[in-house]
Amino acid sequence: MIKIKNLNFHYDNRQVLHDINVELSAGSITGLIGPNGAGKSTLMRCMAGLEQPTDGMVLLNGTPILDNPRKSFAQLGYLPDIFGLPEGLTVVQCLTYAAKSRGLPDNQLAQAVSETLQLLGLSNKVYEKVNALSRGQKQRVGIGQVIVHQPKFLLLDEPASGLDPEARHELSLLLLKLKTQGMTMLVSSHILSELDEYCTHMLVIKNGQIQAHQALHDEQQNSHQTLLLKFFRLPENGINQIQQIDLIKNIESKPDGVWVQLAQGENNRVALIRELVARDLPLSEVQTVKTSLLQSYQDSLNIRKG
Ligand SMILES: Nc1ncnc2c1ncn2[C@@H]1O[C@H](COP(=O)(O)OP(=O)(O)OP(=O)(O)O)[C@@H](O)[C@H]1O
Repeated sequence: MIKIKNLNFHYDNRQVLHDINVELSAGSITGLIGPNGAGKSTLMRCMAGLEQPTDGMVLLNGTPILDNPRKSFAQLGYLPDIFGLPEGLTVVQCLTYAAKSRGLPDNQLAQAVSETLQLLGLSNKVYEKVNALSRGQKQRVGIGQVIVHQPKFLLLDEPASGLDPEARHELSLLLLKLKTQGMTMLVSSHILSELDEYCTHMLVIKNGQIQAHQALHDEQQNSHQTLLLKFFRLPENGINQIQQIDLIKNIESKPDGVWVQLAQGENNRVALIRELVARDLPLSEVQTVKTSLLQSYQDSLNIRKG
């Protein structure tokens, strides 16, 4: 688990992070979101042990990251938003060098490198010089360099930049795969639909302050659930009839069906379906509508404004 405790950070006299307190639970993927200049990269650099906070600290499984940097770095992978690859080295040399520098023992190097090449779809580029690779392929080598030592914690600063749509989708699948291996991840991006594909949590930062930190797609988080009801030929007074059901808090008729909001709970869904059937309405489908990350992000900013 990564914990950030009372962290403040200044560049010279300017404070850019204000009293950050956050805990990322083991095995979660957290999307780090916020406007340009909010402090996302700075926070990641602090979490990677590359910046010394003005005060406060970052703990990895209870140990302050800067107490034993070598041990911490062995457990961490950090991909900055802009990174360079050692020109002139081949892909396999790059990954071997990265694994060695993170303390992986010599007898584990070959296997770790070969697994990473496979995971990233780079097995056919093993002996190519990195400067001859495309932007997307370089990005993959960059990601490979920070996962080759199988860290427990992974910090990725805009990892999808420069990737084409297919490669972005592959990145989503890769992160989900790493999650199944137990990795805890923090990923920053401005493309919320992408984060929505794999994030379990979102962390919103603005002006160096945490605005929200919450689980996504978690029924327990919201007091209401949204359902999309589909009917086979709803009668003219159908919407009126549905409106009269006490359970319903909001109702909206859209081309794809009737959207309703009601209090959380499976029992309420069952009760609603009973009421609809009792009114002889030709219900053909009930879909649970998940709140998108974009919606949660906008809600978090509105809540702070309100
Ligand atoms: N090396 C630096 N020296 C001085 N100020 C800096 C430095 N790096 C960043 N800043 C300032 O710190 C603030 C936070 O920057 P940071 O790069 O962390 O934001 P960000 O949320 O990652 O932005 P973006 O989405 O644009 O990448 C900004 O106001 C920026 O100008």
